[in-house]
Parts: sequence; structure tokens; C-alpha cells
Amino acid sequence: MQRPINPSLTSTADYYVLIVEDEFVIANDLRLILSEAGYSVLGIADSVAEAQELIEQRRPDMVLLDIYLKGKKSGLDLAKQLGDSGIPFIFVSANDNRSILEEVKATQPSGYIVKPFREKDIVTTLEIGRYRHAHSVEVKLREEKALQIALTEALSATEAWEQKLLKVAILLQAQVPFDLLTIRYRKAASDHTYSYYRVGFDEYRTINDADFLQLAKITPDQLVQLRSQTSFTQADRYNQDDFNALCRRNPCIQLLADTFRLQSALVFPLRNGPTDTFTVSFYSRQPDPYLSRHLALLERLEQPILLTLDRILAFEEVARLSEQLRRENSYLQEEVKTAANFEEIIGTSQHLLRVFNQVSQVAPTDTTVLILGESGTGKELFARAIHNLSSRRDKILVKINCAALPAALIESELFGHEKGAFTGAVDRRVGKFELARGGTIFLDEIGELPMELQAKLLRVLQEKEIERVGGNEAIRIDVRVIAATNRQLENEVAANRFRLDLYFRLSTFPIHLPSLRERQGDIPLLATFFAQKSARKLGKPFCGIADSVLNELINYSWPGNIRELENVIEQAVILNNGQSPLELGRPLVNSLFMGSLVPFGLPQTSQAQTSSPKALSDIKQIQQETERDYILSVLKQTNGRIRGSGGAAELLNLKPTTLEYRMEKLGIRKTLTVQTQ
Ligand SMILES: Nc1ncnc2c1ncn2[C@@H]1O[C@H](COP(=O)(O)OP(=O)(O)OP(=O)(O)O)[C@@H](O)[C@H]1O
Repeated sequence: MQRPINPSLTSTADYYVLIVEDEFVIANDLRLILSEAGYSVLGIADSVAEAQELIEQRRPDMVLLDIYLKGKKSGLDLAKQLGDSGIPFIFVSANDNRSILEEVKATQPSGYIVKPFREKDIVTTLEIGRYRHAHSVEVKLREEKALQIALTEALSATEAWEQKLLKVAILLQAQVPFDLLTIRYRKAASDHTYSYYRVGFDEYRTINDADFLQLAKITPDQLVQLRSQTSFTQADRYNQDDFNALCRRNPCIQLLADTFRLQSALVFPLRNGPTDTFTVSFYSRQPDPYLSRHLALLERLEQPILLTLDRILAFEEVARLSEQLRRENSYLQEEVKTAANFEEIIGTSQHLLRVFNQVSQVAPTDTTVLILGESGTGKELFARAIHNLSSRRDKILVKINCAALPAALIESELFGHEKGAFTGAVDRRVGKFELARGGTIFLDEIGELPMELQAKLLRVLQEKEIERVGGNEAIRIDVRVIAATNRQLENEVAANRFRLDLYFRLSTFPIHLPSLRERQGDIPLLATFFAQKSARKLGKPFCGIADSVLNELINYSWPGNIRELENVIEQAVILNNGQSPLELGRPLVNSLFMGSLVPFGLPQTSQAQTSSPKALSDIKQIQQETERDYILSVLKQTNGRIRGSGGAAELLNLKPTTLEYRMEKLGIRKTLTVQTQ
């Protein structure tokens, strides 16, 4: 069927009228009247079927229509079809039955002429009908133009893309009524559906996939499955019976119909390529609202709608990608902030030096490392040091804490998931293993990994391949694994909570970190380091640590190890007034630094756990050794240089003469290079 045109009011010869009348004499009269008035008569049909045939051949500009015709169908049936196609018509009938007249009114004719008629009645009614129709076409054209402009405006608005999309939906509502509008956008692997459900006169609710899963009570798998069976190749409308038949053929539409109590649809594919489809579908709770003029309108507006939606969804794509980028970026920034290397690992005890050796040996290789040690002993710090000393240092180190996530989420967190893999998996997501490609993954608290995931991790370590949750494709990955635990893994294996094969695989190179109790000599150094760090952070001057305090620190058992020490020191720095409390009045642990921290209490348990207190002379010795080691380590950094920019005195924030004095006291000879010490 051709599209409606705007009929000219200037020429009657170009105006084609179809006469649908089963009484030959009347039909002939009408033909003569029309011809005399200068109109072209398209033909005479005595039944609806014949009229339809003629309309197929040429679209009339007006139809003069009798109600009772030959055949089963009446003029009222044809009137519906004409209205639907936007063809104006005038009833010419002898019928004045009330109920028929009601039906006539519902078809919205351009006029009604009662038989017997006069020539004048026909010509005048036709003129008026013609004018009104031309005017209504004009109005529609203006509306369409306005819609086109509004679509463009929606595009250039500054709102978020979701708002723009909703705006388009509201604009379309004015032309094609709907209770639910869905916009499906499928490109390569991504398949998104945006839905707007009308809940009030001008009120809509956005239905996303998660909402729909909940409303329809189905699983993501089922949704993916249902959608894969739904694809429309051509525009069509489905009222009442057609809609019921569509639902029977298409379970996805049936589900929509059941969920939102829908009775009709108009489906309009805007683009329909093999890997790229774009469909707008209107659904209504009315049984019979969609007319062919709606389809015709959408056809006319296809380009502006396509352009607008395409652009809006391109914004969405950009927004989604930049969100992903933002997430990765913030992860990376977090990594940069927490980067660690040997310089930040404080301690000179024999135990720790042994660990440094091991780290230096293993770091440049790609060997899997298992770091063991009590909580707070620095496992993460050493994992970072291994990464930073390896050839992967320029790539990312990704950390995952196996104890911090619910078991159900760890798998997708580690290996990622495909869209629809489980409830809430509305998008494909890359897991930590993929994120760490070329770099290192640090699996903290590996002892907490659920059994079924242990098997999967073993496979990753052996095959160097991962599979996303809900996916069936193996993805090769090049990632170095460092795992850590504060559990005794042998005990876990014995209790059948940890797989023996995974244990062997992980413990190729175990590193045991000493507890703080085993490295008491490092306590003053660590305490000073943390106090300086906290003071810097809080913008307070650092005034050193009082002996009595150090004594307490050294004699405490530190069940929470270095983390606990760090916290205790930070608290003390917060409470400290930044001036040396005179009441201490004793030599400080590190007399290089003047002033003192206010004394502070250790947790109650500390006393109970404290081993026998050390004599003050022991403490003095420990302090001196620590101070000596510390100065030596700084001198090592500066290659023995004391003065000038970057020299040891500057690093220690001391006058060079003071440093030289301390060195002399501690037996560090100035002339000696650090290597010979
Ligand atoms: N030798 C060290 N020198 C300086 N800071 C350290 C040292 N060891 C640990 N720390 C600090 O102590 C805190 C705890 O360290 P980390 O988080 O690495 O311990 P962990 O063994 O991984 O703990 P958990 O088992 O509880 O996860 C961190 O702030 C870390 O920077």
C-alpha cells in the first residue's frame, strides 16, 4: 500500500474517489455527480472484497461508502481498515438505526449522507470532508516535523543518556501509544534491552534486566535463552488474535505479556544485520490499538529515530567504557599508592635478612611463591616487594583476599563471568586473573579458598588457562601467582580442608615470615619508622620515643605483629602534643631524635602475654645495636656520604656534626665505606 500524500485542494481532477455501493443505480448517480463536479472516479465496488482489490491497485483520496454491501462484510468493516490506513471516507446510507449510527461514529468518518440524497449534498459534504482531511494531514505533518525536531533536541540535551532515552520514549508515546516500550540493541557480543513501563499519565519506570528477572521470576540463563529465540526481521503490528498467535510462537513475548498484562504489540526493527540488530517494540494493554498508520509513521520517522537512538546508545557505550576505565584506573592508582620495595621494609634482624635473601632469589623468576606467617607480619608487603623486584614490575599487581568474599562470588571475582551467568550478571565481566595479565596476582588468605575452587585454581596453575563463569572458552593467561596464608596449611590438608596437590603446587617456594616476637631487635626501628610516618601524616613534629615506652614495646608479645605495632604507635602520635614531655627526662632510645612520645598503654592482654621483662642494660644494648644498624643502612643508601644533598645527615634530618658524633659513639668509622662495615 502506498503512503498517504497530502491531497491538493486546488485540483479536483487529481482527486480520486472510490465508490463502494451495491445498488447499481445509486452508484451510477454518484459517478455522474462526481464527474460533473470535476472529480476522478477510481471505480465502483459492490463489496468490501472488491473495494480492497481496487485500493490495492491505487490508493483513493476519498471513499464514498454504503453500509450494507454484497458479501459478508459491511461498510463498517471497511471503514475500520480505511481509518487504519489514513484514507478518508464518507458514509452514504439510508440507515438511521441508532446502534448502527453509534458504530458509524466510532469509525470517525469525514461525513454522513442520508439516502436519498441531492447532488448538492454530495458535492458539499465531499468538499468539507476533503478540506478537513487535508487539514488533518497537514496537522499530522506538522506533528511529525515537531517530533523530528524534538528527537534532535533530545540528542543535544545535556542530560545523562538514560534520561535522553526516556525522553525519546515519551516523544514516541504521543504518536504510537504504549504501556511498555522496549529498545533492544544487539552488537557483536553485547545484547542490551532498555525498557520503559508506563505507570502513570506521564510517569515511566525504567525496567532493567535485573528488574525483569525479578518481575518475571526467571534466571539470567533463561532470559538469555529466551532472548536468543526472539528476533524480528520486519516491522509488523499484532493486535488481539495476532498477538496471541505471536505469544504462542514466541515464549519471550508470552513472558512479557504475562508479566505486564499486554494484549498487543507493534514491532519495528530499525536495523537488522546478522551481528547488529536494533529493534523498538511498543506493547499495549489494549487489544486493538495498533494501526497501519502507526507503522507508516514509524517508517517515515525511521531515520531520525535510528539516528537519535544510535547516538544516545553510543553515549551509553562511551559511558560504560569510561566507567570500566575509571575502575581500572582507580585500582591502578591504589596499587601505586601501596607499592612497596625493600626500602620500606624495616628491620635488620637475622630472621628478616634471611627472608630478604629468599626474596632476592625468587623475585626474578616466575616461580609461584607461598608466603607464610602470622597475621600482620608483612605478607602483603613482601608479595609487593617480590613483584617490584621482578621483570613484571611495570605491569599490574592484583590483590584478592579469598577470605573477604562470599564463596559464591570468589569464582567470578577470580575468573570473571559471561553475561547472564547468574542472577545479577547483567554484563560480561573480566576477572582478577585476566586483569593481572602479564603481571602478578596476590592471593591473600589462600587457606580460606573453598574446596571446589581449589581444584579450579590448581588447573589454572597447571594449564595457565582460565574459564569465565558461564563461559566455555579457555583463555590463556600469563600471570605470576603469589599466595599467602596465616594458617598452617599442613594441618588444613590433614583435616581435608585443603587439597594436597594444590598445597604442593603452591609451596614450590615457601617463605616464612618471622613474628615480631622473633625479631624484638627490630621493634625500636619499626616503632620509630611508624612514629615518623604518622607524625608526617598528621603534620606534627616528631619528638622521639621515651625509653620507658620502648621498654614496654620490646617486652610485649605482639599477637597482631607489625600491624598491631603500627596501630599502637599511630594512636600514640595522635595523642601526643608534639612537644617533648619533660617528665620523661631520660636519654631517648635514639638520642639522635630529641623529644619523646607521651607514654601510652598497651592492651591489657599484653601484660599477661609478656615474657619475662628484659633488664634495662639489655634494652640499652638493643637500642644501640638498632641505632647502629639503622645509621649503617642509611649510609649504605648514600654510599657512605654524610654531608650535602642526599647525604645520610639529610636523610636522617640531623646536622652532619650530630651524625658524626653519634657515629663515633656507636663505633662507626667515617672513613669506612659501607661495604667494608
Ligand atoms: N618489615 C616491615 N617494615 C615496615 N612495615 C611493615 C613491615 N612488615 C609489615 N609492615 C606493615 O604492617 C602492616 C601489616 O602488613 P601486611 O598487611 O603486609 O601483613 P599481612 O601478613 O599480610 O597481614 P594479614 O595476614 O593480616 O593480611 C602493613 O601496614 C605493613 O606496611
